[in-house]
Amino acid sequence: MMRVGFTGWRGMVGSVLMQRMREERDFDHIEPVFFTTSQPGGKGPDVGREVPPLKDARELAELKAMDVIVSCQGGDYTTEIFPKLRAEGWAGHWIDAASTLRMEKDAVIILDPVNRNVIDQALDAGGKNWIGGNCTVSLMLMALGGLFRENLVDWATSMTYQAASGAGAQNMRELLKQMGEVHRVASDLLADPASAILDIDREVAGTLRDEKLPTAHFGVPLAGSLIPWIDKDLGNGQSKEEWKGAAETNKILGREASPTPIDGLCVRIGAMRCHSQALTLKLNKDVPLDEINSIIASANGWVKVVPNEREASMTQLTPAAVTGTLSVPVGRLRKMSMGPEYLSAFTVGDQLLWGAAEPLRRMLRILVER
Ligand SMILES: NC(=O)C1=CN([C@@H]2O[C@H](COP(=O)(O)OP(=O)(O)OC[C@H]3O[C@@H](n4cnc5c(N)ncnc54)[C@H](OP(=O)(O)O)[C@@H]3O)[C@@H](O)[C@H]2O)C=CC1
Ligand SMILES: N[C@@H](CC(=O)OP(=O)(O)O)C(=O)O
Repeated sequence: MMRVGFTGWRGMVGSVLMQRMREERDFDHIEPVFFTTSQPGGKGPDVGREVPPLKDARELAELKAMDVIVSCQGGDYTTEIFPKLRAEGWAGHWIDAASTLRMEKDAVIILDPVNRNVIDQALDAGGKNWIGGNCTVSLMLMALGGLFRENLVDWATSMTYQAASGAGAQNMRELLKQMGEVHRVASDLLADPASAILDIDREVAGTLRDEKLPTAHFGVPLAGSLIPWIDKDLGNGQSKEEWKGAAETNKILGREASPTPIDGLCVRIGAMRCHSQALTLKLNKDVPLDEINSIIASANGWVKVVPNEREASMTQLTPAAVTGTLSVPVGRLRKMSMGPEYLSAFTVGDQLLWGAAEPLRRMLRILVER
């Protein structure tokens, strides 16, 4: 059995990974060893059998004994540990949730329902570095991969509605604290059916602008508002999250030599863990809508085409409907008024599942079954 080391397993992405691995009985097929940066000697997670005490995630000798290391520890850890391990000649497989190594030449961005061919080619060529993609990109490709597979996309633009979880666990907590505060200041007025809505609104607006509102993690209010910038400022008007759209999509698809233009605008909204995105796709020909629906629906086992109707969209195409599931609904599919090649689409996905943990879990399974 492969010895598989896990670091970052108790974080947000790591916990979702553990949960999915338990559900799929992945631990039956490996010998798991759990590492920590903070509690060596402590107790590992419940995986349905005895596991050794936690090992020190900075102890290279222990790490080097692993056939595979799965890291959900974060980019700083990868930057610190990965080069040392390779420099010492460790030739095991490195599976990582952090973005650090994604664009490296010898790394594959893993999303096997979309790019199993790219993964297999790299495996045949002796590839060892397997990196999970950006959540927004992975979710877009899980939804619309069929159109890319059929080479129908001239260009695409994506306007995102990204959940708090993408910024981390503390940010999810802060969003809820802000929501609580907003409700608290309005609660007396809300309880009185005769109160004026503009009085309620004034209280809420005052609280959102009050420096006492908890904003240590987001920097600004998110509850009752939104944040039209995610990740670093690249200095050219584009955020790093927006840059990843084209860079990572084309790398995932193995099309870096003739990339498809993809760009958009990434926005944080007050959802908990589901990212949504509205896309405009310019197709390279006029494909009938029913054909488009079946190309999209047949691309993988998780994408689900939602009829472009009010009731279906309101009930099936929302973070509330999708959260905690592997389903990737895509709807609002219609030809736009600009012409028959212009397609609109809206998709939602859980950014901790397909957006983070699930591609890592499946890559480990690919290695185990090879
Ligand atoms: N958040 C997201 O949506 C996504 C994140 N990623 C990447 O995954 C990596 C991990 O992200 P994420 O899971 O959000 O990170 P977390 O901050 O939730 O967890 C990372 C590590 O922090 C340590 N830690 C310290 N305090 C706590 C605590 N109170 N509860 C749990 N863990 C704690 C743990 O390590 P230890 O046990 O060693 O102390 C833990 O494994 C990052 O590189 C990120 O870029 C990728 C895709 C999406
Ligand atoms: N940046 C994403 C989350 C994330 O972790 O992305 P990446 O893995 O590309 O750093 C978001 O904020 O929603």
